Amino acid sequence: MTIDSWAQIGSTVAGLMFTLATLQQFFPHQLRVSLQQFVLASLQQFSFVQKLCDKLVSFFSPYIQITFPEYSGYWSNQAFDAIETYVGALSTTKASLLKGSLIKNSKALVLTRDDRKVSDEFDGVKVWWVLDPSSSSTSSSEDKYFQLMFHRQHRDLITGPYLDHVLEQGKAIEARNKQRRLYTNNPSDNWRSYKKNLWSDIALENPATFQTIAMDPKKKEEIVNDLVSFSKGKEYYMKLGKPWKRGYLLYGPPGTGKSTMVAAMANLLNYDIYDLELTTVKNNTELRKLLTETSSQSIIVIEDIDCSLDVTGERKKQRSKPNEKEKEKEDHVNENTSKVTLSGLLNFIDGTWSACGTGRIFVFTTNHVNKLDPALIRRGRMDMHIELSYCSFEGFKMLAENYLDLDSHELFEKIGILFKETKMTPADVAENLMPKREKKDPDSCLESLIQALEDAKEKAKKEKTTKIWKERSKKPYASLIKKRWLFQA
Ligand SMILES: Nc1ncnc2c1ncn2[C@@H]1O[C@H](COP(=O)(O)OP(=O)(O)OP(=O)(O)O)[C@@H](O)[C@H]1O
Ligand SMILES: [Mg+2]
Repeated sequence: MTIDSWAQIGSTVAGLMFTLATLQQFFPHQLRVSLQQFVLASLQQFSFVQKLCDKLVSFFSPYIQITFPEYSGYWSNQAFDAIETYVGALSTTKASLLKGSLIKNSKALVLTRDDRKVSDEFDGVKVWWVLDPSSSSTSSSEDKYFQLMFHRQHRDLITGPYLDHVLEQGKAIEARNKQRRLYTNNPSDNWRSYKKNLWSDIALENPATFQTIAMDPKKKEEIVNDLVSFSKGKEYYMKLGKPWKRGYLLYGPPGTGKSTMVAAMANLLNYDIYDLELTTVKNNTELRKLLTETSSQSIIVIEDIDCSLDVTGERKKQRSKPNEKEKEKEDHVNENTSKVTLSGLLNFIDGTWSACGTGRIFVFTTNHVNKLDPALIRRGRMDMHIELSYCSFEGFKMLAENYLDLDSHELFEKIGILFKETKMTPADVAENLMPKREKKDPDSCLESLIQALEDAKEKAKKEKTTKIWKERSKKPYASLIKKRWLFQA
């Protein structure tokens, strides 16, 4: 007898009991009381008989059942969540009964099957998933569980590779549906002991992708490959005995796309971003606490690292003794600024604590790479150094395609010459290419860019002349030469 047959018998008996209980209101009081006692006793006996039969069936049945409860003790069972996602997604395209939900942290409406029993096939072997037959959508969530049924002869295949496949796929679907979050650290005065609110978060809505970043295509491909192989390299790192983490240093002038690239990294790998504001972290202990509260497979970014901390190479040089006034000013600043030290930060990146969560990416951005202490950016800590620089003609073409859907234009030649003669950041180029009116007008956008490039060229020329004059006038004999020249004239 199959499990389905038992379920049918159960529902028939329950139906009979219910009918009897409804009819009893038409009977005299005495008869009603006896009937109620009879119904209760029968139900109790039935559940006992059913349990006994279940045991007998499972003893003789060729099928094996595995149960996955939603909670294991006080903790939610992560296997249940992954299974729920996997089973829900099983052939949603074929099913006629679907359920749509917009759950917390999901970026779009998620469609899942609404069947209670779903079959699946793995390596030609059929299995069945049943959401706890006795629970209903109104019952308390603690009661929920999934049952997996399969034939005894496939025990090894199903309990091994199949379940691994289910968990892996379920987690991958969860990650795909998850809305990425952008976290920022709260000042420690606002941390409450009963609630872990070290970080505040909002949905990460930045749509930046590597396709829209203007930079050398070869370099871009190298970065994308590096990121993807890192994200898939868990086993490889384990084999090497190295913590699964990687550091990227992004440097270059303002407006060259450093922050944009961080968002593109998160969008590529589906990782959350933790934007760490170091100046509000009081000391190394707080820094460590913040680290332990970040999730695995996330990006921890420290923007403008040179401004956040005294991490310049100059830090060890002896300074002249400050006078009283300077000392007072310094004390006041010290009271309010971070006491995070360089060694604290190095520990944060590659100390034992950083290995507590895995798959972490550390990103530092700076406008002044030369000011940073070499220890902070050495390979192994910041594994990849990425320079983002002024826009090249190739970069401009990428931006023109993104902003104006243009891959060629008669003004491109003139723009190409101007890019050889002057420098402009991708942010400025993008600003000029942005259509000023509702309707895209490529001609006026390109002309405005040409004007901006010519202005920048003129400005650079003037600055160069002023600089030369300043340097010349600094030389002690400059005025002498000038006088002699006047005298000769
Ligand atoms: N390489 C680029 N490709 C495409 N767009 C870019 C690029 N660089 C900058 N932009 C545009 O300019 C804007 C500012 O760029 P972003 O904030 O990433 O610069 P940044 O290098 O982080 O500057 P800062 O050093 O001041 O923080 C972005 O919104 C983006 O639209
Ligand atoms: Mg930035």
